[in-house]
Amino acid sequence: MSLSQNHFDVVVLGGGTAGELAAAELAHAGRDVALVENRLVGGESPYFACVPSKSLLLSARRGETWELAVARRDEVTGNLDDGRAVARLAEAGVTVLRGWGRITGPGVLDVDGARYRFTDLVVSTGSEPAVPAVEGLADVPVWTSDEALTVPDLPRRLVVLGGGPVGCEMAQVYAAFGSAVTVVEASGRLLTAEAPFAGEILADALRRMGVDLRLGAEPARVERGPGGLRLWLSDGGVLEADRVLVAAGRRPRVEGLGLETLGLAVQPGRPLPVDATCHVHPLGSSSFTTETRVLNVPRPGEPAETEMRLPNGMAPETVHPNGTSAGTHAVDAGTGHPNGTATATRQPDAVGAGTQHAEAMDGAVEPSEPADGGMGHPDVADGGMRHPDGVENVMGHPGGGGVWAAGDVTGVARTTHAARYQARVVVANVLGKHREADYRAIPRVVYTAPTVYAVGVSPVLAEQAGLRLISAGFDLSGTARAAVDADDRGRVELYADADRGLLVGAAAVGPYAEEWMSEIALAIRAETPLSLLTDVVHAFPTFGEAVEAPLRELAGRL
Ligand SMILES: Cc1cc2nc3c(=O)[nH]c(=O)nc-3n(C[C@H](O)[C@H](O)[C@H](O)COP(=O)(O)OP(=O)(O)OC[C@H]3O[C@@H](n4cnc5c(N)ncnc54)[C@H](O)[C@@H]3O)c2cc1C
Ligand SMILES: NC(=O)c1ccc[n+]([C@@H]2O[C@H](COP(=O)([O-])OP(=O)(O)OC[C@H]3O[C@@H](n4cnc5c(N)ncnc54)[C@H](O)[C@@H]3O)[C@@H](O)[C@H]2O)c1
Repeated sequence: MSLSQNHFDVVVLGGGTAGELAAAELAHAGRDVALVENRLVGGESPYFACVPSKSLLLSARRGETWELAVARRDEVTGNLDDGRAVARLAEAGVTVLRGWGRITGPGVLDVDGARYRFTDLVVSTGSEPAVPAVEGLADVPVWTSDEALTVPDLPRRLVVLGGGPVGCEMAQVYAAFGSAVTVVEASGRLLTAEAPFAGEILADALRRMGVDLRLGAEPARVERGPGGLRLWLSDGGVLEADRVLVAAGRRPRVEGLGLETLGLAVQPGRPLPVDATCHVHPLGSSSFTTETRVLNVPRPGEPAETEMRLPNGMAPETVHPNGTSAGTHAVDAGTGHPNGTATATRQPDAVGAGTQHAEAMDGAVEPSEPADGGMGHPDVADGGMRHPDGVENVMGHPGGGGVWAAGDVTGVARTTHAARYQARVVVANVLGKHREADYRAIPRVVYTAPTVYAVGVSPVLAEQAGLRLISAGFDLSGTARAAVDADDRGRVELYADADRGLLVGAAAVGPYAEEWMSEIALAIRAETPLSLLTDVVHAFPTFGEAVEAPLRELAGRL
C-alpha cells in the first residue's frame, strides 16, 4: 500500500527506452510506479533515432524515392504519436505524468508544479545532441539528428559535422537520395573509436556515393552567405551549404533534474556515475571507468574491481549474500495493479482534482521499436530486499529507497539494447534481487551499407587500457558467399587478450554483419575457449564462415 495518496514506490524520470521498460516491469512485479515524460513516451529510439534512421537506410538500399522513404519513415515512427505506448503502460499499471520532472528533495518530485513522493528513483533521462562551440554556429539554423529524421526536406547541399555513427548513417541517407553531402570530421578518420579498417572501408563506400570527406578538419566559423551557409574549415577549406547537420556527439541529460538535492554532485554534460548494479553514486565515490566497464579487467596500476567480475560459470544474476533481510522499505508487493485501473485517480499534492493518468490513449500506429519495447513480462522475481550499500544516505530515507540510473544518462554503451539491459538490471535490484551488469559484449553497430559491427575491446580501447591484443583478420572476398552475392566489400578482425588467452573483441564490416557476428558476442560474453570456437561449424556459403580462419589463427598463436 502506498504511504499516502501521492506516494509512489518508484518514480521513473524519463520515459525513453530505459524508463519505459523499467516502469512496465516494476509495475508488473506489483510496484506502484509513476513514469515522468516531458516529450514522447518511448523517447528517442522509436521516433527520432534508431527506427527512422534504419527505415531511411533501408529505403536508400531499395532505391526508393525520397517521398516514399519519408512516408515509410513516418509510418514506422507512428507519425510521432505515442498514444499506443502510453496505453501499454497504463495497461501495465503505470501512472504516466506528463511534464518536466524535477527532484526537490529526498523522496520528493515536482512535475510542473504538482508534487509527488517516492521511495525509489530511476533516472533515465537520456542524452541530447552536443553542439560544438563554433563561431557563428548558434546564429544559423542547424539540424541535429532529431530534425534530420523527422522533417520532409531534402537539402541540395548538406554539411555533416561529425563522422561518428550518426554522421555516417545520415551522410549515407542524404547522399543516397541526392543531396551533395560533405562530412567534416575533426579526427583523421571516420568511426574513430573503432578499428581503423572499419572507418576506412566505410569512407571508401561513402566516397563512391559522392560524399566529400574532410577528415582532420573542423569548422572554425560559420555564417550566412548570399546563396546559403558558408563554413570556414580549420584546414583552410571553405564549404557552401544549404543545411548543417550537427552530429558531433551527445551529452547525458543531467541538468535541471534537481539531483543535487539528493547529495549527488552533478556535472553538466557528464554521465551519472553508476556501479555495476546501476546504483548511482555521488561523484568521486565510484571508481568505474568506461575502460574497466568494457574490459572487466583492471587497468595497469588500478585495483581490481571485483564487483564487476563474474566468477567462472556463474550466471550474471545472483542473489546478494546480504540481501535477504535488509528491507524496511514500505512497499506492499501484494497491492499492485491488477489491470492498470488503480492509478487513474491519483492526486498530486498541489493539484486539487483531476486525473494524472495517461493522456493520449488512442494512438493510431504502433511505433515499431521491436520486441517487448518495455512491456515484456518482468524477467525477475519479486522480493522484499533493498540495496545493501547505504542508499538511504543519498536519498535521506532511513531504511529504504535508492537512486538508480539506466540508459544514455549513465554514459555506458549508449545504445538502445544497452539501455534495455541496464533497465533490467535496475528492475532486479529495485526488487531486491541483486544483479550486476556485464558490459563486455555489448554490440556497437552502424547500419550503413556495408554495415559496421563491433563488440568488446577495440584496438583503440586496448591501447588506452594497456591491454596486449593479438589480432587476426579475414577479408570477406575470401568467402564463397561474397562471390555468390557479388558483394566482396568487408573484413572481419578478431582480438584476443594475449595474457588471458581469450577472445575479447571483434570488428566486422560487411552485409548484415550485425546478424552473423552475434555468435562472437556470445563467445566473448561466455569466455568460450578458442579450442571450442574453432570446432564450431558454419553453414556454407555464409559470411559467417569468415570467422573460422582468424579463430584458428588465434588458437594457434596463443
Ligand atoms: C540518430 C541516432 C540513431 C541511433 N541509432 C541507434 C541504433 O540503430 N541502435 C541503437 O541501439 N541505438 C541507436 N541510437 C542510440 C539510442 O537512440 C539511445 O541509446 C537510446 O534511445 C537511449 O535511450 P534512453 O532511454 O537512455 O534515453 P531516451 O530515449 O533519450 O529517453 C529519455 C527520455 O527522458 C525524457 N526526459 C528527460 N528528462 C526529463 C525530465 N526531467 N522530465 C521528464 N522527461 C524527461 C526525454 O524527453 C526522453 O523522452 C541512436 C541514436 C541517435 C541519435
Ligand atoms: N547504430 C547505432 O547503434 C547508433 C547509431 C547512431 C548513433 N548511435 C549512438 O548515438 C551516440 C551519438 O553518436 P554521434 O555519432 O553523434 O557521436 P560520436 O561521439 O560517436 O561521434 C561524434 C564525432 O564527431 C566528431 N566531432 C566532434 N566535434 C566536432 C567538430 N567540431 N567538428 C568536426 N567533428 C567533430 C568527433 O571527432 C566524433 O568522431 C553514440 O553514442 C552512438 O552510440 C548509435
